[in-house]
Amino acid sequence: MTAQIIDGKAFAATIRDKVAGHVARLKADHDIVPGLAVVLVGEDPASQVYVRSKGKQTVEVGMQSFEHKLDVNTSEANLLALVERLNGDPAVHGILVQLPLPKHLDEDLVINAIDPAKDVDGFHISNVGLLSTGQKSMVPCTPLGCLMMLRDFHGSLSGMDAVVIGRSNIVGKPMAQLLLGDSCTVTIAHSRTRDIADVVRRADIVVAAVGRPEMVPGDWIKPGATVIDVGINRIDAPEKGEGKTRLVGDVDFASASRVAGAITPVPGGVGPMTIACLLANTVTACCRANGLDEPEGLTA
Ligand SMILES: Nc1nc(=O)c2c([nH]1)NC[C@@H]1CN(c3ccc(C(=O)N[C@@H](CCC(=O)O)C(=O)O)cc3)C=[N+]21
Repeated sequence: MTAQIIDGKAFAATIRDKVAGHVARLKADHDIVPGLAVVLVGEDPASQVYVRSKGKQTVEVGMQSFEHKLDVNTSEANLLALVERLNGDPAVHGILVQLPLPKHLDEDLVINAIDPAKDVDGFHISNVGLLSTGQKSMVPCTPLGCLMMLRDFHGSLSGMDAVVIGRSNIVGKPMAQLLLGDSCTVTIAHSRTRDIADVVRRADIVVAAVGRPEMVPGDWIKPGATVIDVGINRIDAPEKGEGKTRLVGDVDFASASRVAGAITPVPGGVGPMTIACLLANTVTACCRANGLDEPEGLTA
């Protein structure tokens, strides 16, 4: 059996089209332009690439993009002052502080300083609590993108066995909440899980979000299961030439795609959906801020 490939890149393009449509309507009917502020501290090359890509796509769907770059040695007070300013700026509907932050900055403190209504990452404790109690919230972009792909592929997820591998606040935990919200039976597996292969083998849906290259082999996958690979790991690729690298997921794609019913590739799977959902969350935040109906199909 060869798994069907879930094309996150193509799906993300359809999400961006929907977002662009809503942005155009907000402009035409209400003269409102949604704005997204991205804050980058330091000069990590990978982070710079992501931030540039976010800014470009934000503009492409017709929204305003505000980029704030702070020195790697910036003080916590300085960063908090910027967040406060963005909280009070009516042109800014979404705020994203790129993680990870340099060690001397307290990530929890900074994230929780963001106005929850502008927290398009969905990382503020208020949004975490709202999501876990099934109330309207801002939903973290990566899990939201995964949920959209799963719903698109399966229709209803009700009653399915889902195993999330990884327990991060950014992906694993909110992913589990979303799957529970769609009536899956959810297990969160992690580095201390006993007999993890057997646990994963029970799953109709596997979401791998650990950040370890190709750690999930095909023989952990139940035949026909749907595999969502959140990992984005850059590894050496000497076969491409000296010093070359390539991206791989947390799943061993070659073996897993022979067993799974459907699988997301890396690159071109979850990654593009994450950015598309960031844009979707920004439109949603903008509509809520203005007391307007929010777009359908772009939230959980
Ligand atoms: N506050 C915060 N929110 C984030 O959402 C956030 C963050 N910090 N810090 C860094 C991670 C990483 N991240 C990615 C988004 C898209 C791709 C993506 O589009 N990847 C492409 C490939 C990109 C490439 O070729 O390098 C793909 O998978 O096809 C990757 C990574 C968002 N992050």
